[in-house]
Amino acid sequence: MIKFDRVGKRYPNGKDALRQVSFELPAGQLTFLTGHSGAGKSTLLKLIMMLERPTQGQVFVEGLNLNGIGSRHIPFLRRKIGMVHQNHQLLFDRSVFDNVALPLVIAGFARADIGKRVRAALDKVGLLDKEKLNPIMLSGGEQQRIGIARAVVNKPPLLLADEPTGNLDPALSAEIMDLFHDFARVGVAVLIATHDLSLIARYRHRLLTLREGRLIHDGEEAASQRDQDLALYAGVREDRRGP
Ligand SMILES: Nc1ncnc2c1ncn2[C@@H]1O[C@H](COP(=O)(O)OP(=O)(O)OP(=O)(O)O)[C@@H](O)[C@H]1O
Repeated sequence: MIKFDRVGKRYPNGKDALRQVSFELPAGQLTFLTGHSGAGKSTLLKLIMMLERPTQGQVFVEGLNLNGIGSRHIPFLRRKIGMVHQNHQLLFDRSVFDNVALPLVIAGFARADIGKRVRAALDKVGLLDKEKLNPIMLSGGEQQRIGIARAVVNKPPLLLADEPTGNLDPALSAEIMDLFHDFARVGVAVLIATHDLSLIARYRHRLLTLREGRLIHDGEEAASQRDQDLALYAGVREDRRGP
């Protein structure tokens, strides 16, 4: 569960990246987060991960008020959160197995336990037979699945993804979305930040839309409102593309 209660983030240079943002993500729900470049999506994810702190309001993760968490306890919070990055952030001098094992090694799990959990995660994403390979030998879609296995190996209740289908074709994007659906089905709260309008349109999930730091839309329904918001957002993208 994630809850934002009137959250604002002003960076030291005076930039208000988020203003009065409130929403709640329950367990078992898959939600898209979108908005133009600079709208505040990364800032929102950083507040959940405690890579930044809010300058107003409160963020709750699994019932914990993050304002009350000191830096010493941040690693414990991060164990509750799996993070999938667009560029995978894999270690190319290590095997697939070692990449997925990394969060467990850092958390101090016993070796036998690590083997069991890593293989379960690799099985989930269909890469069990590739554990000994170097990620460089795998396709872009497979590398993204390594990133997902690493994000979920610790069985976190929350899964955040930043442009997880950014470099993938529609068929591979659909495979990645199937995995996210599987996690949501077993109770994980999944938040996917994306610019990919076709992805958002294809899956009618709840959609949070940011514009200049404000949450201007929150819903899964209201197709007309949603389509207006998407058109608006697409318009902003066109504008930004320039001459
Ligand atoms: N560390 C920082 N210091 C100052 N301003 C920042 C900082 N990080 C982000 N910003 C500004 O805050 C605003 C929101 O940035 P953010 O990266 O959250 O947007 P975004 O929606 O993730 O954009 P993109 O889709 O391009 O990644 C932008 O105007 C950005 O320039």
